Amino acid sequence: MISYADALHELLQHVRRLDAVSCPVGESLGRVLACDVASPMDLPSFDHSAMDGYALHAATPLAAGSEHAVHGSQAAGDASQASGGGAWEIMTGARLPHGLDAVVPVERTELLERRADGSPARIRLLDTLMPAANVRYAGSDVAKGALVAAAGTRIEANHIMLLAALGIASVTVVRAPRVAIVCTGKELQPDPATPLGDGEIYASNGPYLAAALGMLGATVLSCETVDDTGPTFVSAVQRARGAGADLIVTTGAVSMGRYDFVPDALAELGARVLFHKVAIRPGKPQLVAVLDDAMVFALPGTPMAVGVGLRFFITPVLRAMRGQGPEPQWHAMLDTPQQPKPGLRHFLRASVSQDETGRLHAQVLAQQQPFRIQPFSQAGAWVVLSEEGGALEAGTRVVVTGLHSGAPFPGVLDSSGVAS
Ligand SMILES: Nc1nc2c(c(=O)[nH]1)N[C@H]1C(S)=C(S)[C@@H](COP(=O)(O)OP(=O)(O)OC[C@H]3O[C@@H](n4cnc5c(N)ncnc54)[C@H](O)[C@@H]3O)O[C@H]1N2
Ligand code: MOO
Repeated sequence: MISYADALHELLQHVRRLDAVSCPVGESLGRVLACDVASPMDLPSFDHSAMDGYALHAATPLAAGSEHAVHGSQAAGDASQASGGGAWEIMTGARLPHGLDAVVPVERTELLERRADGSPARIRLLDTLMPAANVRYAGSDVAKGALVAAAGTRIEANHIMLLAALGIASVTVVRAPRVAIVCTGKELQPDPATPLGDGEIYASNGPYLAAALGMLGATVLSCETVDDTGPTFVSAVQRARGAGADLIVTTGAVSMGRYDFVPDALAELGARVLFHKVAIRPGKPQLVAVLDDAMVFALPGTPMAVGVGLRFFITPVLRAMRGQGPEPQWHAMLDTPQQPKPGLRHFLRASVSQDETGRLHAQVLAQQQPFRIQPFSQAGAWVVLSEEGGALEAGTRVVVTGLHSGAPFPGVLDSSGVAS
């Protein structure tokens, strides 16, 4: 049976990068850049004052107590003008008049004289004014031509602030991956308003996958529920292909049972199986195949096998399709001893906390059977245990990851800017 690492490697070999499309910056939140963005201009675009005060020429320090005539006034938004020397009243953000190169805050001056209209006419410095004090130089934040954001960056609100400041109207992003979901099982009732018949259950994998894939930036083309027969499954997969799905995610009918027709149905469709059964828990019976230019993730129907398939197989593939590298790894001290079975990689629902020294701690939730949905709803993270197995004492360093992506605790961004 293939290991998780080899399965992931195999998957990533078959990933096709998505096309690039233009996107207005105002609509780019959550999209992934397809190309590097270089700055079209200097930011700030002109030398300006960091304080409300007076601009002066200070090639060398100007002494405390020195007096200066005030020749004019410059507000933010005023065009550049010649200073003619002396002091100019200046506001924060205002362009420095030509010939002036230092600013004294108004509260570090004494107003000696006013004009009839109330404007300042003469000031005295309370402190020495150093050259370049309180001036923000053109290009000191971003130089024209500099890299602003690299391809593969997921655009967050902070990026939008910079893109807007640079007057960038649109960016080239990766088009959204298109995903179709097909859930198998005649026991499934997809309509929560319909009372359950004998032997039926409400379908939960489809709504979960649609929500999680949407959160990951995919366009969910369809979410169908089909019965336990090969032909209905085959036509659902064909519909998904026809709709242009890049990924087809199916759930159920992939294990050993008499109604587990998915492997045969995919073979009939001409799909090339990359692997069937992975040395993991939960989710072992998973099958992944390539069908023309689409990938088919045939996840086991058990809800936690679906959670693992989405988080540890589909999520890395979606990242690679958008040109994003692997997620950074996070580690935590295990608080709850574990005894994982050797030879399998374990993915466990957990919560993560931080102690007073800032170290992360992971608590594996007590109920890990893969049919249980409630612990998943209470989890904040996954703990990943290696194939070594054996007794893992409290205090063992383990890999933790966010429930959906990114860092293993809410609100923190990983290095690719993906919010956990
Ligand atoms: N003899 C063996 N039996 C099983 C093995 C095995 O190795 N030998 N593996 C077990 C493991 S592990 C898993 S995981 C499951 C996977 O089975 P299938 O992929 O064939 O999935 P189903 O039988 O269709 O469903 C499993 C389980 O999940 C429920 N389910 C299915 N779809 C949904 C849905 N959309 N929403 C909510 N719940 C769903 C379904 O009713 C079943 O209870 O096989 C084991 N058996
Ligand atoms: O692969 Mo499973 O262990 O029942 O989810």
